[in-house]
Amino acid sequence: MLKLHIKNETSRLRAVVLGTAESNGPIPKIEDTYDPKSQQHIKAGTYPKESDMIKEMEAVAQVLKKYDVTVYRPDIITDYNQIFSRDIAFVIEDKFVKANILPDRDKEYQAIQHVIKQIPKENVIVLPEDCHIEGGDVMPWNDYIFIGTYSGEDYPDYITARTNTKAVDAIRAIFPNKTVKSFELRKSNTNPKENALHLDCCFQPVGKDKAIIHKNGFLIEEEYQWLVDFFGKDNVFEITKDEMYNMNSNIFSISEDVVISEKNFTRLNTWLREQGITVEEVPYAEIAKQEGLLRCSTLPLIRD
Ligand SMILES: NC(=[NH2+])NCCC[C@H](N)C(=O)O
Repeated sequence: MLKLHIKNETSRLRAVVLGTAESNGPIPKIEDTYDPKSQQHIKAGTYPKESDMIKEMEAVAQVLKKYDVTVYRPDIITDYNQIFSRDIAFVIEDKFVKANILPDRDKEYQAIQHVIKQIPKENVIVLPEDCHIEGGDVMPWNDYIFIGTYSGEDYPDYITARTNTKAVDAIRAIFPNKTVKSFELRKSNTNPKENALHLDCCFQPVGKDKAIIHKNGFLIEEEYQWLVDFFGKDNVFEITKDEMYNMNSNIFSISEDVVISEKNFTRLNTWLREQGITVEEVPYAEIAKQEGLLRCSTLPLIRD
């Protein structure tokens, strides 16, 4: 049996599900895409090739191996995108919560049954169907759970809005001992530079007490300010619109002092090193074209 344990985003990682780019399928039709950045690349003829994405994910697997992390991979569904494991479920404490993900992506959950089978049944939580939530929006941070959401009346018009108020309330009810703090995110179906697809596309804690953040990803300035005050101005690394677009907030922590990051994130990687953090660089620019990066493709199961 798997003894799940996740309290935050950065404690030493022991077990994780890493997505797969194998049998990712043909280039989607524009009408079948569900994020504006993929759309852009399809139109420009620069949509990533499966073989390149497989190589990028292999580089991540190698780093995880180097740090003795147990890595699970999804079963392969023919011609189906299974890169972004983060979104299909999430672990908080010893609970495994099935995310009610976009219908276009709902087969992804079935492909990790071999992992779910190893979790005691009483720890697997399935939310009511009208609670929409994706793991990219959920961040346990010790006594807090940070959740990205969109509560506008036009929620149904946004394929980029993945977590609703009902789900935030449901998480609050399941974890009464945690403070659930939600953040309204800026959504655009057409402009990736104005779209925070998930909370991890504009914010992520790193190290013991630091964070990466992009102000414009937040719809409500006070909510952005709350995070800056929570971590302290000097502990926060503000990223630009282009850095958000390139997914700089979406690196992945193996521990408080080791992260996996993209090799072209020069300004961020320099800052991380200045904070005493070891940066394991991998190439991930092809996967980034699908509006997801390293945090998005990992689903942590056990941290110290
Ligand atoms: N946790 C994340 N930010 N995941 C990114 C998922 C990207 C994927 N193209 C989607 O739209 O669903």
